Amino acid sequence: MTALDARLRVDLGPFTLDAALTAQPGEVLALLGPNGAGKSTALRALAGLLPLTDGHIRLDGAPLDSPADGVLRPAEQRPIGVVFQDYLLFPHLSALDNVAFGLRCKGLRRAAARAEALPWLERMGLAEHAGRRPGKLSGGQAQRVALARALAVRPRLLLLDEPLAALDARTRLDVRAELRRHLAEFEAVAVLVTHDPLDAMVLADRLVVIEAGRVVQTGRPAEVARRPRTDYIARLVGLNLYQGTADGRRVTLPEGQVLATDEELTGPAFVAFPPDAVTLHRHRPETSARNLFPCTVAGLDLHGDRFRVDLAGPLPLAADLTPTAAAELDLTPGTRVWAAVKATQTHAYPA
Ligand SMILES: Nc1ncnc2c1ncn2[C@@H]1O[C@H](COP(=O)(O)OP(=O)(O)OP(=O)(O)O)[C@@H](O)[C@H]1O
Repeated sequence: MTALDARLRVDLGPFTLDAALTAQPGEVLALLGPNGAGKSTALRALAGLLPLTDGHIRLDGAPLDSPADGVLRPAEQRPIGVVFQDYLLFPHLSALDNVAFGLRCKGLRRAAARAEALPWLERMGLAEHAGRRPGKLSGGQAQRVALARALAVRPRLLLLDEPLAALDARTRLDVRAELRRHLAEFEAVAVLVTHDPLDAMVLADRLVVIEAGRVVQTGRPAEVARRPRTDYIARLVGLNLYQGTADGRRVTLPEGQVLATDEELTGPAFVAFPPDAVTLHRHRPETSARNLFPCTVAGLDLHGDRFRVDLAGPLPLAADLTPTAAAELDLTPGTRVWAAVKATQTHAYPA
C-alpha cells in the first residue's frame, strides 16, 4: 500500500516546485538538493504551511491537499509530526510538557498527556531530565526532546528539516545513530530534508534528489551513490557506504567481506569512504593498502572532470578516476580490475 502519495506543484513567482513523492509505510525518504532546489518548499507543502497550486497530497488514502477538489486540510488537522533544525521547543515548558504539548492539543488532559509523554522521554534516554527547561538541555538532548514531541502524537507522516544541522560533530554522530534507530522503529512515513549526504545515506531508505524544483533522481542510497545521474549528485553522494560488524579495526560485512579501518570499534558499524579514495589496477598490485578487492567494471560515466567507475564484485564500489588514469587503465564495461583502499582513508562509526 502506498502511504504517502503526493504530486507537489507549488508556484512561487519565478520558482516552481513540481515533484512527485510516494512512500510505503515505514519508509524513510531523504530529500537532497542544492540550495534553493525546493526541499523546504516541499516540506512546507506536506506540513500544510503552503497550499499546493496543483497536484495532490494523500496520506493513507485520505486527501490532505487537492486544489482541483477544493480540499485543503490545515496544518493542525494533519496527522503529521515535525522536527526542525532549531528544535523550536517552548522555552518556558519543561521537557516533559514540551512532549505533552502535542497530546494536549489533541484534547488530552494534562495528567494523561504527561503520562503518555513520559515513556517517549524514557525511550530517548531523557527520563531524568523530564523537569528541565530547554535552556538547561544540551543541543543533542533538546533535539531528542523535539523528536519525542513529534513522535508522541503518533503521526502518520514525520517531517524532519535538517534535524542534525545545529549539532556539533560529536553530538551529531550520537544523535544520528539514535535517530536511525527511532526511524527504523517508526511504522509510518518519514521525510527528511538534509544537506548532508552522510545523514541521507545513513538515515534514508530512499533518496529523492531535487534540483531546480524537479526530481532528478530517486533510488536506494547505495544505488544513487553508485550511479549518479547528475554532476551535483556525483559530487554530493559520492560515498561508498557499508554496514557490518566491527571487531577492533576490522568490519565484517554480511556477505563475509572484511574491511580494514582506522578506528577501534566493536559491534554494528558503518564504513564509508569517498570514490576518490579507491585506486584501480589492472594487475594485483604490490600495495600497502589493506583493502584489496577483485572487481569488474559495470559502468563508466564522466561527471565534470572525473570518471565515476561503477564496480561489481564481492564488494560493489564506486571509484573516481581522472580521465588520464581511466585512459591508462583502458577501462570498459567487463574489464577486470583490482580496487585498493587504504584503511586510513575509510571512516568507521557505530551503526
Ligand atoms: N514565499 C516565497 N515566495 C517566493 N519564492 C520563494 C518563497 N519561498 C521560497 N521561495 C523560493 O523558492 C525556491 C526554493 O526554496 P526552498 O527554500 O524550498 O529551497 P531549499 O531546497 O529548501 O533550499 P535550502 O537548501 O537553501 O534551504 C528558492 O528559489 C526560493 O527563493
